[in-house]
Amino acid sequence: MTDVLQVENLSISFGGLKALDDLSFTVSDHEIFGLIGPNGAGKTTVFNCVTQFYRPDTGTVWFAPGVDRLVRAGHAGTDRIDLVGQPVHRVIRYGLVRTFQNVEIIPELTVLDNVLIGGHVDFRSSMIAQMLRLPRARAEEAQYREKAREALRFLSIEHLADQLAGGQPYGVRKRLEMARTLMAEPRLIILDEPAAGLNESETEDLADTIRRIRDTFGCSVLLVEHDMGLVMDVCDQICAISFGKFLASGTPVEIQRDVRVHEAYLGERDDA
Ligand SMILES: Nc1ncnc2c1ncn2[C@@H]1O[C@H](COP(=O)(O)OP(=O)(O)OP(=O)(O)O)[C@@H](O)[C@H]1O
Repeated sequence: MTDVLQVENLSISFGGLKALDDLSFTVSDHEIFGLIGPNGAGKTTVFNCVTQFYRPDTGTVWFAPGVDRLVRAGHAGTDRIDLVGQPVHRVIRYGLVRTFQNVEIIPELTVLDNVLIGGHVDFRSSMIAQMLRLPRARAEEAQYREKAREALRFLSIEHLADQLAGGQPYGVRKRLEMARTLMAEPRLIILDEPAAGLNESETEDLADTIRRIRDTFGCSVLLVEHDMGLVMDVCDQICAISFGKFLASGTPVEIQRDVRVHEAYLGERDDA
């Protein structure tokens, strides 16, 4: 199995606080990979460093976007690139996309238009062609609209396409955010606490959705989640961190048995 993401020796500090300390882990192709740890362990900071919302102090974030994307980006002959220092829009273009802990939608736009935002990075017609609504730009827009509808259909919310996003229940807004990631033809989707705020049956649906995304789009998924039931059910591999440091990695069964992981979570409970 090849690797899609290799995080090596990642460190970042905020003031005096070392939020990530020499952290390394690897996500393979077509893998659902969980990153777990007690509150404040540094999970969201890992996401922010991988997607270049934060620039790490040290370390590398190797990403393998696939041969086609490497050639298009002028990296023919290599099989991976270091994302550190790359602009966020380029990271998305490489097929690394994410959702947020606090769902990020534009409430004044329709559900469909919110999904279309995820496709704009791939628009090939020039800005002028788009503004003048030249035939090529119109054809491209129609194609993207159909693709956005397909993404909504995949997540069973196509019937809401023309409604405003703002008025939708939380579960729908979360699906909408996931639909948006599908527009980027993802190689790796990062999901930040996708089960937060969902009820039990919605969480069961979510597990199924995450597997279907991986199988249908042939991508990998990197998941941060507090719902251990979901993590253990859906992940192939898990990495546990505590205080920004690597703690343990392995299959769900191995992680469940790991004394270091138990201690880290028990410590959290004692502090609460
Ligand atoms: N932009 C920032 N400025 C200052 N400190 C930050 C920043 N981002 C994160 N931190 C700190 O880094 C540490 C790790 O935070 P992070 O949000 O990554 O943890 P987490 O594991 O995602 O936590 P949770 O499970 O509660 O979401 C925390 O102590 C946090 O306060």
